[in-house]
Amino acid sequence: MTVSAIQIRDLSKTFGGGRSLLGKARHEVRAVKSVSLDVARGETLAVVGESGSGKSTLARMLVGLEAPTAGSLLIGGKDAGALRREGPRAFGKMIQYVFQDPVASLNPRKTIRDILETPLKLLCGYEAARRAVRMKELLDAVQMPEDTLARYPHEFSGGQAQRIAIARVLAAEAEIIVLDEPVSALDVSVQAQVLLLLRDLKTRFGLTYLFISHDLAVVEAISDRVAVMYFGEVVEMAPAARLFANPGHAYTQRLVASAPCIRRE
Ligand SMILES: Nc1ncnc2c1ncn2[C@@H]1O[C@H](COP(=O)(O)OP(=O)(O)OP(=O)(O)O)[C@@H](O)[C@H]1O
Repeated sequence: MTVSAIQIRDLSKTFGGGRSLLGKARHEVRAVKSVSLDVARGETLAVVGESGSGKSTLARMLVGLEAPTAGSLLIGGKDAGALRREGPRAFGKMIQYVFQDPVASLNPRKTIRDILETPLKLLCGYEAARRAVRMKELLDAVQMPEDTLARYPHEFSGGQAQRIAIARVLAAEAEIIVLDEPVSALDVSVQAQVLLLLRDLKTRFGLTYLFISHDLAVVEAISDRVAVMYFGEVVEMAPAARLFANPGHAYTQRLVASAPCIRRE
């Protein structure tokens, strides 16, 4: 049996609850409620839903930025918590995360050379000559020139910075990439270029994407399957073409109807 890239079972996250130091009841938010889903190797699964539906919390649990309240999470068939306890190297080589705001995700005090070199050194253990070759290959893969290396993040546009952030993620040589609204901070024309790049990289390097977005046009352009989140629950999951042509859940129907740019077959 093939092992899924990601296997999520009954995963939940509740924020708040309990009592404050002064004994006042704290407001409880059930951000993710018993979500179960699999992402196959080489697949792009998009998670869509309106603001507050729990998409980012789900993504953040996958990469260890939030601890689940309940449920299990396997990455490449291994328990995510156990993988993290093996250390940042074991975890970082399995799964990587692309943030929404590319410029903010790159350390402003470091050159792009420093930014790309860190994972090549710490996660891959490459020596200097190999790192130099890899950095050129990575910039080439994201279609950025070599002189990028000597420059700082603020010198780039949002689209260029997102390409650099993607190069940094590729440097880890992880097969699974969680992308949290990776194009929503970019202009529409730049969005299309970055989506094309992501599709090309996925095919070239055999990557698996879990792609978070609130934008159905973006999701239609990139995903194989779509999971729809509504108030912390996955209410529908289907191949992208089928979901857009024939949405089943009432919430999905509203979502698709309110996105005029979706091609309906
Ligand atoms: N650290 C936190 N503490 C308390 N509540 C939180 C925290 N993070 C998220 N939430 C709440 O959990 C719910 C889900 O938020 P989440 O950011 O996962 O949704 P989302 O679908 O990604 O929305 P958006 O696209 O606006 O980020 C929201 O009600 C949010 O206010």
